Amino acid sequence: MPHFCDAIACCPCLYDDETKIGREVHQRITNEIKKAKKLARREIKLLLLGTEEAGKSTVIKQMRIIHGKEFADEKSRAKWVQSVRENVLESIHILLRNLEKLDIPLGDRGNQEHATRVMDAAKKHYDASAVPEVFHAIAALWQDEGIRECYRRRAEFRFIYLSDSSKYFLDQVTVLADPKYIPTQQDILRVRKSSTGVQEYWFSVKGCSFRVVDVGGQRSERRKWTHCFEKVNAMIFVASLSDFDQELLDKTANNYEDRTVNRMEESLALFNVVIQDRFLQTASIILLLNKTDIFQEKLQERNLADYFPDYAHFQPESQPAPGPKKDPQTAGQYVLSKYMAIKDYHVAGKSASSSTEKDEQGKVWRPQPKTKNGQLMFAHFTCATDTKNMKLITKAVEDRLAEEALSIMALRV
Ligand SMILES: Nc1nc2c(ncn2[C@@H]2O[C@H](COP(=O)(O)OP(=O)(O)OP(=O)(O)O)[C@@H](O)[C@H]2O)c(=O)[nH]1
Ligand SMILES: [Mg+2]
Repeated sequence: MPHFCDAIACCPCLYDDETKIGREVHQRITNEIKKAKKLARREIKLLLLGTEEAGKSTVIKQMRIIHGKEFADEKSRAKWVQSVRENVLESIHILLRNLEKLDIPLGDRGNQEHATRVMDAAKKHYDASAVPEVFHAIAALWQDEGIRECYRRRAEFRFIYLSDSSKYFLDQVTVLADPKYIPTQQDILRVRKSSTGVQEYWFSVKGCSFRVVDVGGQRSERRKWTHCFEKVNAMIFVASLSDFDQELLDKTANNYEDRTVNRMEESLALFNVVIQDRFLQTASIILLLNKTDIFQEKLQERNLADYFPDYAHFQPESQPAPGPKKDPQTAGQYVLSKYMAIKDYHVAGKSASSSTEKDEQGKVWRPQPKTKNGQLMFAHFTCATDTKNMKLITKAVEDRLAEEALSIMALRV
């Protein structure tokens, strides 16, 4: 093979140093490319999917809090003031609209003026200068016996639902009206803001860089999802346990036909679709059965079997006899079994049953992982607004995925 200098037909000694430098540069670039490739392999792409309001963005907010970069300083939290106040205004507006629908009179007729003030404000864009006056009206209305009655009967609302955080914010309405108000981390976790488009966040754990992708769960948003399915290492499917008694509010429907879909059925149907997607066939699946707090509350007032009749005959494998129907653990196991049945259906030769185990706190259930082309599935019961609970879950999820990624890398090296 001709020497580099021979090739350009000149004296080798003249170019010896340059050859050396050239080789070094070449080596350095090669090493950097290798390093970049290694890093790219180390990146773990986590995709969060689920129906609207399931809690996807809240899970990501928790990851951002847990990794210590977000919402720690007042300046970053101050950016959420408007969103918090808009949530409060929207909540009282929804209560006033349902007050009318359910034909409940205001407890104090004098509050009619406040109701008109609030209805007017809700029709306009957010106006910071109007906050003191509007929030004074909201505070008066939230104490009104008619509004309280309407809130108690919120299970009767149809299509115009209160956000799960309504009471949390309305209970502190005077604090939120204060011009010096700065949201706390918990306030930010409670904010309801529908996601649109695709948002990405990064953080690193155990030398692995995590790319977390958040999408909007509304039907109109789902057509944007397929662009994010490539090279996903793990799909986190967030399902709201508390959806069982609600019907789908489909703002995109031109007719009212779609509007009677039960929201839990919608989530199960969506899970059934995404689990079969060819791009997600090798991704680990993490199912988060979320909103355990609201689920527990609702089960005291509503009967799950009224919405899912087969619950009346449900008996978890771990229980010798059917458990009390209001018991959140039995009801949670039932919902989990619905998702597991879908997963098992797509795993050749598996029956629709799945064994589960509790963690040391008795709060998290981990079904035995099922494999299909190396695909794993884990499930956790979560309360996404509870940082302590989410710390445990995210650590378990991230450690497992980081270990998986590192062992794959070790095989490749
Ligand atoms: N009480 C309670 N509220 C929750 C929980 N998880 C989420 N929320 C609240 O539910 C609302 C909706 O949560 P998001 O995280 O915005 O839901 P999402 O899945 O991102 O919704 P889209 O962006 O529309 O797809 C927010 O007000 C959250 O604070 C939970 O476990 N318990
Ligand atoms: Mg969201």
